[in-house]
Amino acid sequence: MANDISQILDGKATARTIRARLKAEIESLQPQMGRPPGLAVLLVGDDPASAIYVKNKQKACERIGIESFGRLFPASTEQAELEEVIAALNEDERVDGILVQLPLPKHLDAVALLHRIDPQKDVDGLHATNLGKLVRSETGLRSCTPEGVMALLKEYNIEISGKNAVVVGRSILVGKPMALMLLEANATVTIAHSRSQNLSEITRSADILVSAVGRPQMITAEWVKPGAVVIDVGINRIPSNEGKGKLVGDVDFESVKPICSAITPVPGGIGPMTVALLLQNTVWSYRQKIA
Ligand SMILES: Nc1nc(=O)c2c([nH]1)NC[C@@H]1CN(c3ccc(C(=O)N[C@@H](CCC(=O)O)C(=O)O)cc3)C=[N+]21
Repeated sequence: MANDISQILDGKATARTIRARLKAEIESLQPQMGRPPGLAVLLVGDDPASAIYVKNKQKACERIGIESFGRLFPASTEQAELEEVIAALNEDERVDGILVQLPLPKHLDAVALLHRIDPQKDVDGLHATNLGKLVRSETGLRSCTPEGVMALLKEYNIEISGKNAVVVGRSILVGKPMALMLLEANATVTIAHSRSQNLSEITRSADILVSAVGRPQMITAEWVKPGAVVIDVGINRIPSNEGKGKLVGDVDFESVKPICSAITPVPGGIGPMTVALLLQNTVWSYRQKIA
């Protein structure tokens, strides 16, 4: 079943297309809005994955004309201080989107904090109001990573309706909303996770396999149905002999690529799509303010 024609789903290029469309949209809306869109990112502590994300995000904002209100807090910051900061950002008319980088230091109550964000500014789609809208298939702000996956599948005209989709991972940020979006697109959806029995048997039943577990190169060729579409959401930094560390996904790309019909690389796959959809959510929130 090995082939040389598996398609690389180019998230970097697709993200570029999305950013170009958003840039033009911002230019056309700005005269009536009288200000650019604004995005506030709160980073607490020094988690390296989050730091990469914040850096990429700020660059991406600048390039398309979104004003960035990034704020860095020491790991010891108290819940009450962060809640006050969020309250102020909710009132700030220059700010259309608020994102609290996860994970947060353990002494903080992440859910309580996320629920302080005005749902209209919740560009991560993590407020219960937005999660509830997703469950109902209503319009609302939705989690950027699964939205990025759906946008990439659409870009490459990959059929979802009627297919068996398996999502590995059940987080509130990726796995659960991913499963709901695939279901909305009429896939038959299975959510697998660390407690699933016969995990590789389940993943092998997938026409569309989405992995969001954060285990480097866990998914090898034996776990994948020949001809499947493989979406790798994992962003794992592993040691490399060049010193800096190497970014790999949850999927063993070299072994899986020859047997699947399409696959996302890491880097250059879902990572850049996540950032692009964050910008899109911010612009969507901005546009909602036009009376
Ligand atoms: N509230 C919240 N929402 C998030 O969406 C969120 C978060 N917290 N915390 C941290 C994780 C991590 N994450 C990444 C997104 C893009 C890249 C990305 O752009 N990666 C590039 C490579 C970057 C590099 O070269 O190092 C790529 O895959 O091509 C990485 C990591 C979002 N996260």
